[in-house]
Amino acid sequence: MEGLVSMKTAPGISFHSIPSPNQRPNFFLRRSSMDLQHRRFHFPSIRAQQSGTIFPGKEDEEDSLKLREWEVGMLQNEVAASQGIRIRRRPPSGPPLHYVGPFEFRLQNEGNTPRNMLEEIVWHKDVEVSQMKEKKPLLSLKKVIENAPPTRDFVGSLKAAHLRTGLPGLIAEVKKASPSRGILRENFDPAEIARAYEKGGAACLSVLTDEKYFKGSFENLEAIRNAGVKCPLLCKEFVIDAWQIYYARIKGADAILLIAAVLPDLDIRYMIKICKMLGLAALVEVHDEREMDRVLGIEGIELIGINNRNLETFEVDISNTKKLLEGERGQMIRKKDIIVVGESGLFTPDDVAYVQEAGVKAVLVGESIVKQSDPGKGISGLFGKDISL
Ligand SMILES: O=P(O)(O)OC[C@@H](O)[C@@H](O)c1c[nH]c2ccccc12
Repeated sequence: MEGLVSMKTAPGISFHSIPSPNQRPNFFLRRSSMDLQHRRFHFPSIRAQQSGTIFPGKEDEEDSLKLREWEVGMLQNEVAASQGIRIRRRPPSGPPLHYVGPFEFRLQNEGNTPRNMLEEIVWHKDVEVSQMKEKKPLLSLKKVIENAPPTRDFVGSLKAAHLRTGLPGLIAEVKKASPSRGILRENFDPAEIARAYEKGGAACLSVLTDEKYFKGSFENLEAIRNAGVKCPLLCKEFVIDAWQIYYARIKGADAILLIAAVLPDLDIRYMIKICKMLGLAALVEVHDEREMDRVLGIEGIELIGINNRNLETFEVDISNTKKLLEGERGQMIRKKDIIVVGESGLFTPDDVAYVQEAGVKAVLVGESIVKQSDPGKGISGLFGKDISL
């Protein structure tokens, strides 16, 4: 009875120990919906028994919806694990409490805490997105998109900057804080920073929209979009649900980020199709060989970001960019004409030269430029020369 803390059973019904999905994941995951229907047919809920009926009411339907959501979440974890993704999309927990038919049981809170910061962010995002979706259903977003202004060419702008300067095109990040570095800039006016970046020669801008961990917001994205800057904008968000892509589009994004450490291949494929439909570019982020190989197997990818920061451990190592571009991987990238973006931990002209030598045609930089009193001048410092027109 490990994992089972308390239980009550309806009189006359015995049952076997229910292991927590954490201990024996497949026990729950392999159950088909037929099994579940069978269980519900034989074990009407206590509520139903008390009210003298076995016909499902509205609450039963809600329960059933909750159960489906839980099952989908568990299935997503399983698919992800099979692709070497360590990030679990949802906390492993038992099925919703109403779902135990005549039993009431509670599972110990074992393993229900996130294993690292990325996992914590993703679990929090899952709750946040379901709340936002309730307020703004997809259909209403689609209506707004019908009348939205066109997107700007994110990839084209990076290519043009690279051609113009001979240096990697810069995606300059509007970032107030991060879990690993704390507050980067106290006096934070997103529109002002964006204008300074554009003036300093940035090809594109990246705007953090996560509130809890990065102190960003969709208001910042909108404010920058409305501030008259022409640079295409990347919505820097932890995307776990296609709904977020539509939302980013109406808030003024021209590109979104997809993190391979979080998303299984099928999600990436599907989300890339949605991006194409909405006129958005997708920056697909990898941080190790396995993720790079997965992403290289997906059709239609134009932009790959190599993150030098491991989002699970926060360790930064710019030689990661070089390592992932060596040999056959580099060849394949050139053959497919994919633009690689070197991301994180770039501070000096030597750092930029090092990743350019490794094969990147663009860089994504936050900390080193956002911290400067004039972030535009920060760009000249980063490249060792003025790259504005
Ligand atoms: O501030 P830096 O070290 O220059 O890094 C910028 C950018 O690469 C980093 O913010 C980043 C890369 N991938 C992410 C995913 C989520 C949040 C943030 C990021």
